[in-house]
Amino acid sequence: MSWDQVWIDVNVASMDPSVSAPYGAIIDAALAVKDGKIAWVGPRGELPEFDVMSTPLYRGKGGWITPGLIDAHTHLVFAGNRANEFEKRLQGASYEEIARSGGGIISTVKACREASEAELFELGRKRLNALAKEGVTTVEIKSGYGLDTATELKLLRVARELGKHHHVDVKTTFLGAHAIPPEYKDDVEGYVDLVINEMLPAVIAEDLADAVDVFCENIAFNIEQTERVLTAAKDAGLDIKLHAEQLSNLGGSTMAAKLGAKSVDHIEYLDEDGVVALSKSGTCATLLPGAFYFLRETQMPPIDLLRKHKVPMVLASDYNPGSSPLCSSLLMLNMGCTLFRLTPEEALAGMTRNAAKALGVEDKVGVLAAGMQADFCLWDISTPAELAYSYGVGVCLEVVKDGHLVHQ
Ligand SMILES: O=C(O)CC[C@@H]1NC(=O)NC1=O
Ligand SMILES: [Fe+3]
Repeated sequence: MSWDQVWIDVNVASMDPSVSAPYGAIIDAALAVKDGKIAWVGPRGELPEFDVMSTPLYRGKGGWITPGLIDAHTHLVFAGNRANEFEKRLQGASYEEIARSGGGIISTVKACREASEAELFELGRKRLNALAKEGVTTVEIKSGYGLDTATELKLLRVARELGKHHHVDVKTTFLGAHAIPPEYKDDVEGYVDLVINEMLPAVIAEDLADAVDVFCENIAFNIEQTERVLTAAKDAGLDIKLHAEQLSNLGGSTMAAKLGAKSVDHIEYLDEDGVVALSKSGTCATLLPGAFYFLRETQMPPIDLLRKHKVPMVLASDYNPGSSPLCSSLLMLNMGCTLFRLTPEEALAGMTRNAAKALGVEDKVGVLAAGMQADFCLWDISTPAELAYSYGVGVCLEVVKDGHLVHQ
């Protein structure tokens, strides 16, 4: 066989459900790469003959290889910070009170409207590099801090540009319906019209978004307004997803599932009817423990119901300046288990195989199998559970993106 590289002295957590072992594990494995794709993966004893003289051989020192991590929900392009609100909340103000008094998202919007694309790119670059150093090879980046056409386009252009300058695949999401801007505080319907009739066409004209998202909540957009935006996005051929049931149950998840949403996100207040709707539509349930932790929420998402109805569970950082200023995908693995009681295998599936499904790229990444993109990490761990168990000691030894070593 003629391959570009071969890895041995490794164990592989393929996350491939067709491999009948926890984590799709292959002990004492071998993995071969050709033209940026996985050419072969399996037990080392079954590795086909290959030209050892011309093929670079990498030894993994007995570590574990997993698919590259996928952070399927971030707001990592933004300016300013909200440390002052953090102080207010520690003095008793609630997230909703701060939002209603013009703080929250709106204060970040002001900073983003004033920032240049270059400033936003530099801010995003540092955050994307932090995730990449932890083994993230695919990330989703939302807009939503512009709330006017020019700034929403600016944020999405920066997100697209970040993908061109990093060894990370970036999927972008238009979240113009993130909050009501001050200039439309008395005309929410008028703002929804602006999102649908001006922003969305402009985003599409520049091919700046792969999906559209809405914040469906009492402090943001109601179910009718949300459905208008998601329907317009779907009619325009874009994927849809939804910030849903974060602080209450408006029925957003059920509505989004019926529209064929890729994922519904947060979902602490999701009920069984909503879970059943997700199960029927194949919509993923994206859990955001960083926001739950940082906002000190108490309402747990319905993990047992999601398991019962076999809804794919996703874990993501929701990295943003207000509810989850925690720029770490690995930390989310730990929080998914510690706070939401996921098993370590469910957590890793939530940041690989299921995260790929939430972004509509499950045919390319999230599982290590022949034909999939060669996006993988080598970890200094003795069992995959360590990735969720322990946090903070750099265990990511190598990152391979499209078959190229990008982080040593
Ligand atoms: O506070 C922010 O800046 C964003 C919060 C974030 N956005 C959303 O729809 N829900 C959240 O937790
Ligand atoms: Fe979010």
